[in-house]
Amino acid sequence: MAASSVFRPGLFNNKVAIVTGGGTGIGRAISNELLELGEHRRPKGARVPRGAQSFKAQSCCVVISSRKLERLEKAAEEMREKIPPSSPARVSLQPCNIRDEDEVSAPCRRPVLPPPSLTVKALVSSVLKQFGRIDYLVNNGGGQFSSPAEHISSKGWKAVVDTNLTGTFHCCKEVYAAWMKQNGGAIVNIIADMWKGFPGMAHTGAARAAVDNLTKSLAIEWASSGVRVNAVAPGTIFSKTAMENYKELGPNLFKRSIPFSPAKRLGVPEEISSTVCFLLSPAASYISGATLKVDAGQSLYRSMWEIPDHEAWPAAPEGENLEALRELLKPPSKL
Ligand SMILES: CCCCCCCCC/C=C/C(=O)SCCNC(=O)CCNC(=O)[C@H](O)C(C)(C)COP(=O)(O)OP(=O)(O)OC[C@H]1O[C@@H](n2cnc3c(N)ncnc32)[C@H](O)[C@@H]1OP(=O)(O)O
Ligand SMILES: NC(=O)C1=CN([C@@H]2O[C@H](COP(=O)(O)OP(=O)(O)OC[C@H]3O[C@@H](n4cnc5c(N)ncnc54)[C@H](OP(=O)(O)O)[C@@H]3O)[C@@H](O)[C@H]2O)C=CC1
Repeated sequence: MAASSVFRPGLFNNKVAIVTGGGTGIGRAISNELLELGEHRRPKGARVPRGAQSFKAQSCCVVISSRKLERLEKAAEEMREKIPPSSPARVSLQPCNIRDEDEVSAPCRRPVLPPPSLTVKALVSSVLKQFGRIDYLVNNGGGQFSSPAEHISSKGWKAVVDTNLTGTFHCCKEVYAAWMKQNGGAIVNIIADMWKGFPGMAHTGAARAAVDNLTKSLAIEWASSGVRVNAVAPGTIFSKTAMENYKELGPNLFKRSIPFSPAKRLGVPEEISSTVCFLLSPAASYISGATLKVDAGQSLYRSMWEIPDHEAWPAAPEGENLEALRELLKPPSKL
């Protein structure tokens, strides 16, 4: 029997996708996968199938969007270099801060180069103007800093919640209102391994848990428009940009994470992008409101947060069970 005919080259043909944070790390891998530029998918030395000019012969249009223009330009340039001239695949970039919802200005009408940073509303309207449709939205843009909860300032809390929760909401709402309500589509939200809380990153844990719940609400509210909404919860995934976000703490943070993965290695962005693209694709046509953990079982395993030995816990109530426990814990008597 041939393998599934659903997951095949050309799957995202003529589709238009917005990938926030699409120029780096996981977002870059998702964009590559949608554009079918992922060399890792082709075994070394494998021949291009007969009838297709190449694995890259047909593909979709991917709009990568985040705050930093230079990063976007470099990423788009590198992706474009890999797209063969015969391919209809297109990558377009648009600076946007997902925290900014409203169309405070309409910069896409100004003939300026480089493109100005847009609000979410302006981003969506600019993509529709350019490509005429939005089939997929991947809410991948986001992040946080590490800090014990007691040291997170109100401004820092707000920055992380605004980015990861409110930014995701802005993008979902706008894409739905402007296109998917009438035309259907698929949305994937990237969250995190916050299933045991997220000590050391409480702000992002709270925001991502909220996005997990938002995913379920939207899956139901938007079902009648033919919109599927799912989430992916990655384990610890290594990329240079993810590491650099934590400055001098980064290398150690990622190295220290290795023993906490049942795989005893970190994941890489290409191990997340395949799941995201599966959820976007017709292969997942009956999946909505789901969160797929892509973490090698990390969420079922040990927490990285060390609890020092202490005697601060309230005492247990007196009684025969406590007596028996004290007996059990008594140091063995010397003979
Ligand atoms: C340990 C657990 C095991 C963890 C185990 C290891 C797991 C690793 C899992 C990895 C998960 C990933 O997501 S890796 C992906 C990482 N990538 C990213 O995070 C990229 C995006 N991140 C960001 O842009 C930033 O981190 C974020 C804070 C969200 C937004 O930054 P902005 O530039 O918009 O905002 P800023 O102006 O810098 O900061 C706003 C305020 O936030 C606070 N703030 C910002 N950085 C701060 C910092 N390093 N320490 C304290 N506070 C900080 C300050 O109050 C800032 O105000 P002022 O004081 O006035 O300046
Ligand atoms: N790596 C990991 O272990 C894990 C990552 N994740 C999440 O996966 C996603 C991708 O992370 P990863 O690729 O690893 O790390 P990166 O740091 O490479 O990616 C984060 C991306 O988000 C963009 N971004 C951040 N803030 C905004 C904003 N306000 N508006 C628009 N774009 C923004 C950044 O671009 P720019 O700075 O240009 O805005 C960047 O491209 C993030 O949400 C991350 O938190 C979740 C679990 C684990």
